[in-house]
Amino acid sequence: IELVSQKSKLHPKPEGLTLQYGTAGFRTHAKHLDHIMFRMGLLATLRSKKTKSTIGVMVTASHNPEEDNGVKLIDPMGEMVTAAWEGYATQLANAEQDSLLKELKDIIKKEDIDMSEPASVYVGKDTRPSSASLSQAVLDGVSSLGGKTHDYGLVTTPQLHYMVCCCNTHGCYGSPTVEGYYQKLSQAFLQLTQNALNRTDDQKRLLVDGANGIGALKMREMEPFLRSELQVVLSNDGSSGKLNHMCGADYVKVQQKAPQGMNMGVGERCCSFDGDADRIVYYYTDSKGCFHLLDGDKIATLISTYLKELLTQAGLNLQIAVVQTAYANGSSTRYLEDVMKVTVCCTKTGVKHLHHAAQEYDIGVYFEANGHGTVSSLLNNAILQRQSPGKRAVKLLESTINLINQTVGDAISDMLVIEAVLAIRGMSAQDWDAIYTDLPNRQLKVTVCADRRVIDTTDAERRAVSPEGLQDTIDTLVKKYKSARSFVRPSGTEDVVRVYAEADTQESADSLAHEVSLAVYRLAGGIGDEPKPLH
Ligand SMILES: CC(=O)N[C@H]1[C@@H](OP(=O)(O)O)O[C@H](CO)[C@@H](O)[C@@H]1O
Ligand SMILES: [Mg+2]
Repeated sequence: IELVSQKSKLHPKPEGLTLQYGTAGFRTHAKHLDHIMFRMGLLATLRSKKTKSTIGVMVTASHNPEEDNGVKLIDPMGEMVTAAWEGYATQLANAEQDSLLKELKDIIKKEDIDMSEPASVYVGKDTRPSSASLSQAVLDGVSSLGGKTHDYGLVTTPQLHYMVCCCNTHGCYGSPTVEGYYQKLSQAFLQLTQNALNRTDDQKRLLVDGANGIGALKMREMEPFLRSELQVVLSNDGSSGKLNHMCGADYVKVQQKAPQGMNMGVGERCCSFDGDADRIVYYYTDSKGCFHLLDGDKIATLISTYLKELLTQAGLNLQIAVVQTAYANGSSTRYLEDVMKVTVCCTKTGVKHLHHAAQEYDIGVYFEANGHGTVSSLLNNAILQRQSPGKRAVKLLESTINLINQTVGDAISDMLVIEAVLAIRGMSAQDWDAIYTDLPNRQLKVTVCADRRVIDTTDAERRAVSPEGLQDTIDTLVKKYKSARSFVRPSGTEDVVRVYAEADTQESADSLAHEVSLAVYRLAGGIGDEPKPLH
């Protein structure tokens, strides 16, 4: 503890700065983060002592601009850190320099941590220029409390989650090396694609937008392991462009257009990673030059339909569910419930909520509409071995489960699962897109002058309970349109209120979104000019 007091002076907190551990950790301009990193090194060490396990610390700001950075903590099974410790993270991050030790001791006492326990922390970072010195600050924090570190250097966020899980399950999940990750995933992928006969080189070709980030680097490393069964054409590989600038999964989803720097042929399958490669979206352009997005909802539909079929063929009576948020396109929900007869459940925004809900089912497929998600499953080799192990469906299930990174959404793993499913089913991007047709939709933002949390919601954020009259107004507006739905909620990562609307035509969705924005502006105290119609 005495060493902490000395070392922390090398990572001073700027006075007056307060930050919150948000939906996905701390995130802001990199210049404000040195003390946060040191302190998260301290907290991870405490968490490690408390859980008697290895903890992960990932330095990244995902899809944010290159100047930003951030940090996420990873719990023993590779999941995001538990809510109570998010609170400690905020407490420690905002302690003034002279009360840091006091806050630290407070956490030790509250959690009854035995400081003589050893500690082990895995650290990783993305490709941002600021990540090198910031991850050094994390390592400093850990060593000043006597913890052991393993610095993985440049890795994707989901790779670090995987390492932590491998370490704490003593190799049951795989070996905790980047090489081990490539081997496990590529082996499963090659086994699966053996079931897809007569694939042409065209079918094996996939255009990948690496967002000029870590995903591009890791895709290059992994390529040889895939033995040309997947032929990746990589763009935005970081050699010239700026991270996330005019590219990446978030850009493509929000702008509903292709990233810059990608040479897309008609009908060719394309995908974009985000800045730390935990999100993915697919897309293609048709012969008329129209852009078609295959987002998280389409991914969840493809994967859950495939898994459901395999379970039936394997004779396994397991419950499968899809977990979505309010942002899921209404068509996807209807298709899953009415046509596929799959249980669908809706949670609040933020992957940790989806992850927990998914764990309630034997197999839970969860994706946010923006492409962040994965599958959690109770299926293991023991269960599968009891089902005539030679059966094709059982083998496919086994390889599929091995291909999925169950700890967290993983662009590379999701991509390989999708590629394998499309290959096995002989489907093109167009076939996949045709499973159901998205309802036209629009997302808008409104800035309000007071705390944006004047908007309080219920029913997995689908209904507003305050300010008074807002929900009634939304209900009245929605009734004016066909197949319409709309909701509002305060963002957990930006200082805005988000508005979502969908309806039978793009004009209606745009007009409904605009009318609801106006209602928010008027009833929740918007600042600046009134929202203008989109057309
Ligand atoms: C509508 C939307 O895409 N919201 C995103 C965004 O959260 P907000 O709370 O909406 O700002 O960032 C989260 C973290 O990356 C992600 O989990 C979530 O899906
Ligand atoms: Mg991300």
